[in-house]
Amino acid sequence: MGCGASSPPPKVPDSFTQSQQAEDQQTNAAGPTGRTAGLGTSPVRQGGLETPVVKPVERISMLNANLDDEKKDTFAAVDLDDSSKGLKTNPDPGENQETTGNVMDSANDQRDLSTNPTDQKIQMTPTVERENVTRFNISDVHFDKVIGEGSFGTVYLSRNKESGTHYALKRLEMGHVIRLKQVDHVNNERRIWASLRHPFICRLFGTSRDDRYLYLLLELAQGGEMFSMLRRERKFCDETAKFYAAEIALALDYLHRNDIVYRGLKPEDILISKGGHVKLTDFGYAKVVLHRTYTICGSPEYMAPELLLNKGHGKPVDWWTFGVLVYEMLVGQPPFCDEDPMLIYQKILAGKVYFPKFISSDAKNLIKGLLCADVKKRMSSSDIFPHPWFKNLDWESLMAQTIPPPHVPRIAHDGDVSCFDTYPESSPDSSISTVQQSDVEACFVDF
Ligand SMILES: Nc1ncnc2c1ncn2[C@@H]1O[C@H](COP(=O)(O)OP(=O)(O)OP(=O)(O)O)[C@@H](O)[C@H]1O
Repeated sequence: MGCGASSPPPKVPDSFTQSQQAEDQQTNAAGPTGRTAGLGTSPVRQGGLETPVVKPVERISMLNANLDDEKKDTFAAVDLDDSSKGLKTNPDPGENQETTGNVMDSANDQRDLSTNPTDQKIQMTPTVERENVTRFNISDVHFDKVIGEGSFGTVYLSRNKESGTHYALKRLEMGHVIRLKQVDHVNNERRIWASLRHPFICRLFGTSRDDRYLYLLLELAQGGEMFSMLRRERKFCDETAKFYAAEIALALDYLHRNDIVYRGLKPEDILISKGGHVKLTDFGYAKVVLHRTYTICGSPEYMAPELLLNKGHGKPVDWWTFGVLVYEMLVGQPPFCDEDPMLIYQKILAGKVYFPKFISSDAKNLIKGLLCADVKKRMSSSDIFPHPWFKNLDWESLMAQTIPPPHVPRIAHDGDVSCFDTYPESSPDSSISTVQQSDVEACFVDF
């Protein structure tokens, strides 16, 4: 039987449904723009089990609305049953160049990061990691305005009071992190992100904390979220989708070569740089995985079948989400979507994808190879880079960022964040309790 064969969908495990309902009641905070944090179906990572909190969202209905009846009629259902291929092996990467930068000076040194990821190996030893990211003094940073909100953090445009250099500052409330049992994940995020050096991944420059919050000082991606761009344009043309897909594929390949699974790919966390290139952010779900891991995480529309079935997952899960993303960029909505997340899961497990006629046969072949339920047959970077959809693409030039991006955002000045949604001014929240110093030391010693 080929992958994604059209047998009846397996039942989504009961335990999954129950924990989902329980957690649904815990986090139901919509952001100030009316959009729920994250995908609107943001996962809550709790107690070592990362389970999606499912909320009917603007995003899902918005995407459904994108697909008018005429387009629906031009769709053709396809069982994902071909694209068979052998299981790839990840070639051994070469040496990594660890750099230790001054946290407050390095926001604009993107060229330093442009080394070829396929030749890099990240050192994951704690000693090296500690040197990768500097502790900064939060009083040196001026908070400007909110540019993003997620399930766990608020992201501010900020600047170094002395040099004026702009950053994105992600702020996490320690009490919230402890209450939601996210301590390990937050430490994981800091540890993994600290080591990453790639042109298509936002750089983490430094960390800090005060008596209430943890802070991550990030490279500012001024072009905003790909989600906003996709919402504006409804869908991308083949060339635009190919450009972004290729940059994302390079970033994922880099992570995988360093045994990191990203696990959180979605348009909200794909940012666009001032120059128009991809910048991945949010490593809250990233994990060093040598073989398989079992925690459930991700956004419903982007969940791979092996995640839903709790079979254990690894790097292939990122290539599934990549397939969902390529489809969403080309079609304007994810391949498996519904108002009811349980129906999304059923559709994922049923494995039927509707391809509109305007999707080229090469793109269709790639998506089918990625949305392959059998992880052993699912395409990965060794199939993706030489795939016919990318046949005219010069990967080296792409890596060197010498190919003109399809959209270069209009950025008037260094602190211009007009590409982001507007959030109301937040007043200090007096209900936020300070955390015992002993707890801080026990939990967040690395910040
Ligand atoms: N480096 C950055 N530059 C500019 N904006 C950013 C940056 N990082 C994050 N943002 C904005 O902040 C939003 C929330 O950030 P992030 O996804 O890291 O928070 P989170 O709480 O971990 O979210 P999630 O609900 O996905 O777990 C992003 O969707 C984006 O709009």
